[in-house]
Amino acid sequence: MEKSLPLHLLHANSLTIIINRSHLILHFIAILLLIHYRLSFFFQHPTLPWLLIFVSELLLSLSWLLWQSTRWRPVYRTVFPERLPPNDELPAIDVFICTADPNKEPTVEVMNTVISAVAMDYPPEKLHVYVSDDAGSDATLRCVKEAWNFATYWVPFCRKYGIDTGCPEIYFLNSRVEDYELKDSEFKQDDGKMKQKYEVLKQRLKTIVQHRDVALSTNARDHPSIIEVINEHPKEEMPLLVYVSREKRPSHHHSFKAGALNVLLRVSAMMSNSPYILVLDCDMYCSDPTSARQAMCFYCDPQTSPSLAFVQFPQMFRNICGDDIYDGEIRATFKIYWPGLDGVGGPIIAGTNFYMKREALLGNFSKQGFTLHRKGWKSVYLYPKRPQFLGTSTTNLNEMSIQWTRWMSGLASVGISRFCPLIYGPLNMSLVHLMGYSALALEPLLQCISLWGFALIPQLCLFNGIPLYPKVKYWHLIQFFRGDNVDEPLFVGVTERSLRVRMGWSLQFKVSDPSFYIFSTIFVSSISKSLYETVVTTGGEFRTWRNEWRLWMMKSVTCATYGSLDAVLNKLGMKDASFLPTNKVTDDEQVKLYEKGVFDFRAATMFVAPLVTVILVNTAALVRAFVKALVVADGYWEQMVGQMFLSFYILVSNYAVIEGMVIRGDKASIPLSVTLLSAVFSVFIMFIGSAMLC
Ligand SMILES: O=c1ccn([C@@H]2O[C@H](COP(=O)(O)OP(=O)(O)O[C@H]3O[C@H](CO)[C@@H](O)[C@H](O)[C@H]3O)[C@@H](O)[C@H]2O)c(=O)[nH]1
Ligand SMILES: [Mn+2]
Repeated sequence: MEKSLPLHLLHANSLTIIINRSHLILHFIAILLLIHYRLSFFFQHPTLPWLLIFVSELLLSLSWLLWQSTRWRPVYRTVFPERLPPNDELPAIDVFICTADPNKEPTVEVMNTVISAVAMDYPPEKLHVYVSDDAGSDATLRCVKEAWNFATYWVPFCRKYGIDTGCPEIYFLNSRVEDYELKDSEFKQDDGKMKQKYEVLKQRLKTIVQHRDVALSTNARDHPSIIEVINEHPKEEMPLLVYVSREKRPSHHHSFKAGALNVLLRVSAMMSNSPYILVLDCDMYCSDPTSARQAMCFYCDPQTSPSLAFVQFPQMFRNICGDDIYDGEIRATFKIYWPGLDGVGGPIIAGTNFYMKREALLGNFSKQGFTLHRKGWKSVYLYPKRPQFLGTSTTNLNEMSIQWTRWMSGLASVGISRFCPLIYGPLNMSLVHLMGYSALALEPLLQCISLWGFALIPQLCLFNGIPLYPKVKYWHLIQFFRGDNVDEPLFVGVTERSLRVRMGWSLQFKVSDPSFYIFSTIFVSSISKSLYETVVTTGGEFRTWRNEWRLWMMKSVTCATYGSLDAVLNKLGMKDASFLPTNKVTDDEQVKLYEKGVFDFRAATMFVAPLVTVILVNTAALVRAFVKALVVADGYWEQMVGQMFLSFYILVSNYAVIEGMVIRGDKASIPLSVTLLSAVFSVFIMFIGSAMLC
C-alpha cells in the first residue's frame, strides 16, 4: 500500500497560467501594432534616430518574448521523504564543497558548511564529503581537521536529540529560551557542553587563520596537489571526509570552480564513486539536514529517475534584510524563472545547491551553461518552504556589480558561442524550453543594447527637438470653479456659497494620434504585469518591485554591458577569462547602509559613472525641453510629451542616484570626481550624439 503512494507531486496554478497567457497575447498584439507603426512611418521618412529606437524596441521585445517561456507553465513540487525506501536501500551521495580564498571566505563559515554537510540526515556510510581548497592553504587543512574533531561530538548530539539543523552557527543563534525550558536536564547539560565546544572550535579556527603562513597563501596559484582523508580511523556515526587541493601551476589554466569540481569528480570516483553528487559553495550551510532525502524522492522514483540529471534547490541567503536594495535574494530567478523553466523541460544548473546524477556528467562538469537537456536529460526544481541551504549574498553595490558582471559574462559567452541555444538547435528540447535557454543566454546582449538605446536616443532627440513618439493633441490644465448661488449666511461672515465653492484642477488630454495608445498600453502592461508578479504571485512588497525595476535599469548599463564586452573580448582572444570570488567578509559600516536601504556608492568608478552619465543626459534633455515648451508656442508639448515622460520616468526611478550625487554628503555618496568625470562623458555624448543623429 505504502509503495503505491507517490514520492513527489507536481502542481501548476491554473489561474496564474491563464493570467500569464492572456497577458502574453494582449502584450504581443500591442508589440505587433508598434512594429506596424514604426515600419509604416519608417518607410515614409527614414531617419537614423527612428531606426535606432526601433532596434531598441525590437530587441527588448525579443527579450520579453523569450522570457515568456518562463511564464508559460510555472510548476511547483512537493516531496514525501517519509515514503522513501529504508536506509539500507538508499543510494550513496558525494558532497562537493569548493573554497578558493581564505581572505574573502571566512574560515568559520566555511567550516560551518563542512560540519553541516557531515551532519546531514542520511546514513553516514552512504555520505562522503569532499572539500576542495583552491588556495592550497595549510591553514584550511588544519581547520578542516578541527571541524572534523568538533563534528565527532556534534553529529551524535544532533542524532540523539533530533536537532533540526546540522549547522552549529544556525543552531546556537536560533536556540530559543522557551523551548529550552521544556527540555530535560540531560539535554541541557549536553547542550551546554556543545556550546562550549563550539566556542573553543571558533577560537581555534581564528588562531589557526591568524598564525597562518602568509608565504603559503602567495602560493595559491602555484602548488602541488594534496589529498588527505581526515578520518583515517572511521567512526560508526560519521561520514567520510576528504580534503583535496588540486595541483595548480601558473602555466596551466585551472578553469576556476568548474576545474575544482572536475578534480573532485575524479578523486571521488577513486574513493567512494557515489551515484549522486551534491554541489555546495563554501558559504552554503545545509540549514535543513533533510535535503538529501528530499532529492532522493525523485531519484528513488523508477519513473522519473532514469532521465533525471539533477535536482536544483534555490539559493537562499542568511544576510538579507530591510529593503534588500541590491536584490541579494535574486528573487525573480528563483521565484519566477526556475519554476517557469521547470514546467517546460527543467531548470538549468544554478552553480550550487543541486544534486546531480554522476552518470549524466560523463566525467566532466564544464560542458553543461545546456547540452544535458539537449541530450534528453531532465531536471527538476524543488523549492520547499523551509530553506535547505543558506549562503551569504552580496550587500553592497561594488560586490553585487562584480558578481553580476561575472554572471552576465558567463551567459553572454554562451549566447555568442556555437552553443547559442537558438543556433545549437534542439535534439530533445521543446521550443518553449529552448526559448527559456535563449532568454538567459541572450539577456546580457539584448538588455544592454536596448536599455542604452532607451537611456540615450530619445533624450538626444528631445534635446534637439526631434519627436520619436506619436503626438498628444491637447495637454493642458483646466481650473474650474463650481458653486450654487446660495447666499444665506450660515455663521457670521460665512455663506454657504463660499463653503461650497470648489476649486480644483483637472488634467485634460486628448490623444490625437491613436498610435499613442499603443505605446501607453505597452508601458502600462509591462509595469502592471511586473507589479503583479512581484506583489501578488511572489509575495513581495511595492518597494521590492521598485528595487527590482531600478536595479534592472542600473544593471543593464553596467553589469550587462561589461559582461557582454568581457565575453566578446574573450571570444576574440583579447582578454583572459577571470573569476573574482565574491567577498563573503562583512563590513559593519556597509551592512548598516544596506540595512537602512541606502546605496553605497563606494564602488569602482566603472560601476557608478554610467549611472551618473545617464542621469545627467536625461536631466539636460528634460530641462531643455521644459524651457522650450515654455518659450516655444503651441505644438511642442504635443510632440514631445512621450520623450519627456520617458526622461522623467528614468529620473524618478533612479532618484537614489540623484540623491547620492547632489543631496547626500556622506562617505558613501557619489564622489565629486565621479560626477565630474560623468559630466565630461555626458557632454561628449550630447555633442557627438547630436552631431550624428540630428
Ligand atoms: O577559482 C575558483 C573560484 C571560485 N571557487 C568557489 O566557487 C564558489 C562560488 O564562488 P563565489 O565567489 O561565491 O561566487 P558567487 O557569485 O556567489 O557564486 C554564484 O555564481 C557562480 C558562477 O558565477 C556559481 O558557480 C556559484 O555556484 C553561484 O553561487 C565558492 O565556493 C568559491 O570558493 C573555486 O572553488 N575556485
Ligand atoms: Mn557565493
